[in-house]
Amino acid sequence: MVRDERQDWVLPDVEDVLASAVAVRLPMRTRFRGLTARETMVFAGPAGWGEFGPFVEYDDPEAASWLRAGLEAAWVGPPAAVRDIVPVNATVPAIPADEVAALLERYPGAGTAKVKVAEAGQTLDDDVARVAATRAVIGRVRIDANGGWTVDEAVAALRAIGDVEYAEQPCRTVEELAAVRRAVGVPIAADESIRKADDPYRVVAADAADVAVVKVAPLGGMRATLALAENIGLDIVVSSALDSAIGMAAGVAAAAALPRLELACGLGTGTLLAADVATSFQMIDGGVGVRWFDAGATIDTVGLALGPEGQHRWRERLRRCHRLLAAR
Ligand SMILES: O=C(O)CCC(=O)c1ccccc1C(=O)O
Ligand SMILES: [Mg+2]
Repeated sequence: MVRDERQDWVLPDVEDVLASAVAVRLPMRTRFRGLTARETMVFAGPAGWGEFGPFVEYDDPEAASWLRAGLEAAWVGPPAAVRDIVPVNATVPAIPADEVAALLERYPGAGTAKVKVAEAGQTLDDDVARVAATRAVIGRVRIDANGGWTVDEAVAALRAIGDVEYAEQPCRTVEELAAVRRAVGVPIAADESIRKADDPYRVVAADAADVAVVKVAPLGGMRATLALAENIGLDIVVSSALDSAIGMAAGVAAAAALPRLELACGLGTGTLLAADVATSFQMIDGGVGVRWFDAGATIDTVGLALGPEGQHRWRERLRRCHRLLAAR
């Protein structure tokens, strides 16, 4: 097994983290994951800027991994890159089909699109129409159901939707993923079954997936992600967690350091944000360039910083998560 090197660096003092920490609210251009704004926190350390952005509903044990990832970025910095461009997919939220073409204009040169499906309150017809509208612009389409289907619904939906590169998390459990995978000829990608699992390797033992979607923040950092990617033995897609440009830089750095990268990564969500703390990663020719925000980089939180209540709430959350990491 490849070690994730989590023993190789020491947690910085929490006061040193909080000294530069700012909680921000990034307005979104397009509703995604039920959100119209993304709250997150950013801070600087000797190696650059890091992000701590667990979704607001996450409890402290889950959020602590996100803090580890942010601290690794700011206190350790990126791993060595083997490429300077990372191919990225366009991300299509659960929008009406007639809005898809305009959205895809924000992803110049994209060779792959990922379409959200199985959104609560929508129908299979909505999904079929959204995928068809996407396919009309970008030939290679993957879908992400975020665990929203039963096995039977997934099988029926995949038949109705037709050819896709892969289906990401069609159902919630590993056993259901394996059942769908056996029932259809479509490759299956595991996302929540990896990043929210006690044992991410169970998808392999259960023959449940062809592709592993990995996210740096929930997995606890770039090096932890690289170790998981190597050990899991599946094709890898590094994705964002709707990060600011700072968290995105860590995702791009992890993708840039992977020895083998066959698939487009889900690191194009910067375009879903209407404002960011730094120039966001814009797609050029279907990819994004590797960039790092070192400690001296210009980070602009003017007009984005939360008020005193929000700063307090995020600082306390960071303190609690830091305490959990110190005890791990
Ligand atoms: O993979 C992408 O294209 C974008 C990232 C994405 O979909 C995502 C972003 C935030 C939270 C969850 C997810 C997800 O993959 O389910
Ligand atoms: Mg997903």
